[in-house]
Amino acid sequence: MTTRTSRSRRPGTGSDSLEFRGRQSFDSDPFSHILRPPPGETEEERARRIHSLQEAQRISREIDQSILESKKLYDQRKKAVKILLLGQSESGKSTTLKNFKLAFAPAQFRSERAAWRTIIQLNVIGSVKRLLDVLSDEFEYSSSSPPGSLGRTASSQSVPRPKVLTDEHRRIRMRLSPLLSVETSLSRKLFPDNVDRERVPELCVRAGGGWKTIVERATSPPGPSVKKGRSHRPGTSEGKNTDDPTNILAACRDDIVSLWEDPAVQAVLSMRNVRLDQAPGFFLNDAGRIAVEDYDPTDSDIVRARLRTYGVEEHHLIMEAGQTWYFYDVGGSRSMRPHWVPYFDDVQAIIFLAPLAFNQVLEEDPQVNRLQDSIHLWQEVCANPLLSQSNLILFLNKMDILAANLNAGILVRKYVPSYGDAPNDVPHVTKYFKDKFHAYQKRLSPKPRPFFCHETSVVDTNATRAILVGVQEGILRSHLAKINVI
Ligand SMILES: Nc1nc2c(ncn2[C@@H]2O[C@H](COP(=O)(O)OP(=O)(O)OP(=O)(O)O)[C@@H](O)[C@H]2O)c(=O)[nH]1
Ligand SMILES: [Mg+2]
Repeated sequence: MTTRTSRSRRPGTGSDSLEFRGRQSFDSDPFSHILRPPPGETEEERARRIHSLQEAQRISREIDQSILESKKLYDQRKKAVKILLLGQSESGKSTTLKNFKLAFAPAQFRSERAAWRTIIQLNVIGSVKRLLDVLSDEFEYSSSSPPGSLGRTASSQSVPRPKVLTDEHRRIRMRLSPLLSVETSLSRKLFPDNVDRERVPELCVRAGGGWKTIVERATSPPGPSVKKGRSHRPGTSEGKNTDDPTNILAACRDDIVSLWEDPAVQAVLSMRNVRLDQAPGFFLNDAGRIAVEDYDPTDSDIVRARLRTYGVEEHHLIMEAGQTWYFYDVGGSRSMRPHWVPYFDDVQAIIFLAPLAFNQVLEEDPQVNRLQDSIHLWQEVCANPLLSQSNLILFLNKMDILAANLNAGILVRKYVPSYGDAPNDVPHVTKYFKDKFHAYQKRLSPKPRPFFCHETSVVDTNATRAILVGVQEGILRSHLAKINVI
């Protein structure tokens, strides 16, 4: 500093201030000082200095480039279509997203096939586990009855019933037990770190695409360094990762099929009022096709696979037309809902999934009717000022299950007394609840907006594709209108 000051003063020239201003143009450039070679610099020092300068320039260019790219990405995202999928847990949000992928980004959908294969296998094992739990309860119950006596139902201790399970069922149960250990080991790797496995009985994974890599790593054969010099013997677990359920599942295939198809087992399920076929991720009717070594999932299998969403997942789909659409798929259980709010900003459309599950209760709170919970959630979404600019698209989902329930004679008025004596069929029941949703939207929206509603069964990929094409066009048109392109 001293040197610079003394050098900057030229004796005999005009005022200091003028001279200072003149020097400022040179000295105020911080680089000129840094770049100036130090006095007495050797050749070697000079080379080192120039090299580090070049390195600094390279890093600086890289930083500029990355800022530019982040800005581009930000602008791209700002202009892109953003869709939020909302609804209670198991309402069909992730399934709808898979349908979007299948319809508009099929290559991306199919690139995830290997990871979904493992999830489907885990879904099969999950159903077997639930089935074995029911059978264990039944064994325990019947063994507590006096020998040769009739058993009693779990729900009503006073109603006797015959013992239906035999020693062969016990043997099958033993033979199926290896399935449970492979499931425990694999799902432990997939579960988010902060989730208590005991409290979340269903398979769930870390948010983001990371789980697919974990699945692939956990189930792919050991690398050449591990298996060096050894060849894989087909039909053995050699050459397979021990976390890959394929071999064990294939070995258990016949037992799974015969257990599921056994009339005695079906009788126990029906006596205990257990509807495994209505549970998410149900594949036992397809176990014979899935529990084989060369199982390759169909598109429909992938769409039906169940994987609970934990947190909020961002997915971006490169649509066939080349635009990027962002989807936010949220976990729908009550504890997840506070995490939704940060994603409410700047979304073009909300697809709200509401199954007309009038006769079901929430898993996380069995005191609460599912349909009632959906209606409350809808009211909150309609009234939320942060969402007042977004289009709301209602999917009355799981229409296939509604039809099955009504066909089975389950009366809506038993669960929803206000339904009264109106006909207990799909058109009347649907219209009744659709009108309710419409009325709440009209009443609660901060400003008027159109009511879009579709009746869906999003496990039916063909029917869903036709609906999504219309939805996609509508969203795009409204988005383009908003950014003044049309
Ligand atoms: N039968 C039938 N099953 C459906 C339908 N829609 C979804 N499912 C099944 O219901 C289960 C739950 O669907 P998901 O899409 O995972 O539900 P979600 O809303 O993402 O649930 P969370 O991630 O827990 O919030 C899956 O096993 C689906 O296959 C439908 O329309 N009909
Ligand atoms: Mg989900």
